[in-house]
Parts: sequence; C-alpha cells; structure tokens
Amino acid sequence: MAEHPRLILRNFLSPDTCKELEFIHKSCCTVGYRPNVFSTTVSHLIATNSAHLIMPLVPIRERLKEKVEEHFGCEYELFVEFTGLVSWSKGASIGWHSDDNRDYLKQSGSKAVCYLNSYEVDFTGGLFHFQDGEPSTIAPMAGDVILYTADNRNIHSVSEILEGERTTLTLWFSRDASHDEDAKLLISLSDCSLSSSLDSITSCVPTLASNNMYWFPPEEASRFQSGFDICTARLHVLGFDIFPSCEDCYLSRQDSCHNFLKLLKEPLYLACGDKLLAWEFVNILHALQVMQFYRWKELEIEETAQLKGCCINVNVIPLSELHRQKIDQLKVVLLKDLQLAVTLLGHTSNKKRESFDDELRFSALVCEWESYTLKLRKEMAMSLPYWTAHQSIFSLSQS
Ligand SMILES: O=C(O)CCC(=O)C(=O)O
Ligand SMILES: [Fe+2]
Repeated sequence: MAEHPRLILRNFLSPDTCKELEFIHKSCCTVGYRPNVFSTTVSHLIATNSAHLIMPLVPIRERLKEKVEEHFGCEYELFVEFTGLVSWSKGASIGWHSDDNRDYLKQSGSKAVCYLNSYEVDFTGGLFHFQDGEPSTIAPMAGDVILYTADNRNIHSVSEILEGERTTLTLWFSRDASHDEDAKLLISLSDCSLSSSLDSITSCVPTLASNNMYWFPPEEASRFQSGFDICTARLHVLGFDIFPSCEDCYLSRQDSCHNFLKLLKEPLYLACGDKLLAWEFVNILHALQVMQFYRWKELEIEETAQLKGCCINVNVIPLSELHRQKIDQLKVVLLKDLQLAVTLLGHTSNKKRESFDDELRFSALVCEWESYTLKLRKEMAMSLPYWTAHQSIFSLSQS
C-alpha cells in the first residue's frame, strides 16, 4: 500500500443517494473544465440560489474525509479543498497523469472519486486505469469509491467515453488549511438570505448564473454558431420542450441568440408530445429541476398521486399550431446542434417521455418537489449558525 496508497470502497453510497446526486447534477450543471465534461461545483450551487442542494453532500464529504484520514493515517489533518459533481460524455477522456500536476490544485494531497452510475449500464468506455500496482483497471459502478494520493505513486488515466454520460462526485483533500473550501463557501453562504421566508417556495427557485455557463461547447458561448443550451437540451432528452409564457416574447428568427437566452430567465411553460402543461415555471432551471426530480422519484410520485389530492391546479391542454411554431422556433435557436445534444446527454438509459397528460401526477410532482426543497432549506438554515461558529461545514445529525 505504501508504494501505491489507494483504497477501493464498494457500495459506499446507496443507490438512492447516487440517484439524488445525479438529480442535483443534471438540474444544475454547467460546462466543465475539459472537453465534453459538465460540472456542478458547490460554489455554483450557492451562487444560483440552490445552496440547500449542498445538504445531501455534507454527510458524504464528512464520511469520505474520515475514510481518507483513517486509511492514509492522517486523522484530523485534512481539509476538503474542492467538492464537485462531474459528468463526462462521449468523447471525454484523460491520459496518464497524477492529480498534483495542475496549477489550480497544487496543494491537493489526495482525492476521492465516487461513481454515481455504472459502466456498461449508463455508459460505455470510461474505464479508470492505474499505471502501476493493483488494481490496474476499475470499471465504475454506482456507489463505489476510489481513494488515492494525488502524487506520482498513483498515475492514472480514464479511457474515452464511447456512449452515455459517466457521472461522479469528486473530492480533493489538502493538508493546507489555507485551501479549505469551507471558509470560502461560508463567506458566499453568509451572503445569501437563507433564513428569510423559509416557507415560501418562490424563494427557493434556482436562478441562472449571470454569465452564460450553460452553452455547449463553451468556445461558442459568445457566438452561438453551433452547439446547444445545456438546460434546453436536458429537458429535450427527457421529452419536454419549452414554451415562453409572455406573449411579447415572440421573437423573430432574426433576433440574436442573446435575446433567446434572456427568455430562459423568464417564466415559461413545458410541452410534452402534443400537450402543453398549463403551469408556469419561474425560469428554465426551475423547470429542469422539477423534471429531473421527477426522473429520480417517478415511482413514488405515481403512488402519491393516487393517494393524495392535488395541492396545485394544473390543466393539460392540447398544443395549438401557434404553440407548436413558437416551440420549434426556440428549438432551432437553442438546440442548434440537436444531434450533438442527444449524443452527449441523451443516453438510452434516459428514456424519453412521449406524453405527460396526467394532471394529478403533475400536481403530485410539484408538491413533492416543493416539500423536498423546503425540507433541505430548513435543514440548511438550522445548520448555518453552527457552521459559521465552527468555520466548518458538517452534518449536525452525525455530530
Ligand atoms: O473520473 C475519474 O474516474 C477520474 C478523473 C480524473 O482522473 C481527473 O479528473 O483527474
Ligand atoms: Fe485524475
């Protein structure tokens, strides 16, 4: 082990936790740090009014840090330097490298990679290889974790993703207190007004980042000649298209893409198949988060819909010709390269919804999403004073 300090933990995360983290990533991700990579950093969650979504990560970070300290014999010495959800799509890969050779993470001492989905189920390719020592190859399986030191005793590579989207939760640990991400995160957290209107769901709706981090590929984010908007694309592969809610938002084809992108910050409706859900979302991230939540909780929501009555009123109406035209027009602009979007984000394990015409099911979905969100928001508001006092982000229930 001294020669190649590393550890593999099987089933460290439960299948449901993996699904929850995938839900967070697929609702919030932006373009990532390498080609065909998408990422959701904790600071991005805080910056987009989704700070409460870090709550599910908190106990995992803690358990992982303990494991790394225990295994590498450095109890109470490590700080979390970076926490992020990352997915690699078709074409992404990385050759032999150690994780300490990056300018932006010089101090990184060790790393944990938690796999949130599985090789040959959700993606093909994407095998992890260590250059020396055992095990030499790891096929990612949902729930498994690899821990390794970031130095040249653990030179590794990831083979090219051939199909699908390979998703991980990645943590970097450092011995250097000045690289502790908690201190920085707590500053951003203190800036957001969490405690106000704890019961109001509108205060928990995500907001879009001000600069466009949602256009893929990032090189095209100022010109929009090719590529796609990630949020529109993720909704599309789930079977939903967007329809702007304000009548004046009818833009002509000559309008610039910037105008279309502004629309994503405005209220909108979703269409599925030949139906329009007559329920207004606050913006595209709100719509995406609710629909990704549905993917995660689909079975439970089916049951709840039958048991409980509605808490909101929603009509599902047939799409008119005018609706259809507006939807198609937006699609032409926001999904310039539809095929690329489907290839990168729409693996067959993400089955596309053909219709959504059950009003009861939709209202059950909105209720469940709201209560999940408010629960996390309350937990967060309760934890924050303790975090601030200790200058550390930790799980109250475990301590
Ligand atoms: O996702 C993995 O398995 C490891 C990725 C990696 O090596 C890196 O991002 O440096
Ligand atoms: Fe690496």
